[in-house]
Amino acid sequence: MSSNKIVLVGYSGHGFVVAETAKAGLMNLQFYTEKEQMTTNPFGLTYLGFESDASFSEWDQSYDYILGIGDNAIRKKVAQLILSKNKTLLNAIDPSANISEVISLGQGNFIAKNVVVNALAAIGDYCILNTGCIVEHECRISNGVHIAPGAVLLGNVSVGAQSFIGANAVIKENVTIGQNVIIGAGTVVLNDVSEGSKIVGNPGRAI
Ligand SMILES: CC(=O)SCCNC(=O)CCNC(=O)[C@H](O)C(C)(C)COP(=O)(O)OP(=O)(O)OC[C@H]1O[C@@H](n2cnc3c(N)ncnc32)[C@H](O)[C@@H]1OP(=O)(O)O
Repeated sequence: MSSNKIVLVGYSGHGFVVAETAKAGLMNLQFYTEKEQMTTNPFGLTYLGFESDASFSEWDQSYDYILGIGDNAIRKKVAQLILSKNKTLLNAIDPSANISEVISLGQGNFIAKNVVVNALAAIGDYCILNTGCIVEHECRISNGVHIAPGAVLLGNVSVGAQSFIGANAVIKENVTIGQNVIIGAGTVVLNDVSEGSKIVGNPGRAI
């Protein structure tokens, strides 16, 4: 792994959790970017400015980046900005996560405490696998997806780009979820879900 110093992009709620994982994983996390300097700085990081400002002056430094942004759309935009600057987007993976050795994993992902990812799952770029979620065998998770805490994706589930799976949702095996879908907290999804839908309840219904 590169020994470059690491910048956390986004340092509030979700960013704090990512920072803790980075520290626990012995990543060389030193800096953060935000619109403004934070008054709360639990991990003693140094403020670099706002990466999305044209005046941001750190792109020439040999820093690598991790993403601390919870919102799917903003996270995608910032990830693409960082990649356009030819910088490296690292995965932040908590040491407590239990990840099969035979998965594929892109870049810029966050894998939180106590996540399980089983054999032959495929995870794209800049996803969040949040606290304690389970991604079963052969699941396919596209770019920019957020799997919220405690959600369970059973075997061979597919989740389209930028979709959000709410806390403690259960997605039945072999289900395909389209792009830009929102699945509510605690929802049980039994059937395929088309692009752009919002689904809640047990059994899941569109709202
Ligand atoms: C670390 C972290 O914190 S990560 C964040 C994790 N967060 C979550 O998992 C929360 C996910 N969000 C939800 O579940 C939300 O309720 C959403 C996005 C599904 C819906 O939000 P909104 O679009 O604002 O819907 P709204 O609150 O207006 O509810 C619309 C209807 O759906 C129902 N509904 C909303 N959410 C749910 C749900 N999760 N389960 C069952 N029914 C629901 C409401 O009761 C309401 O029903 P009604 O029309 O019969 O009164």
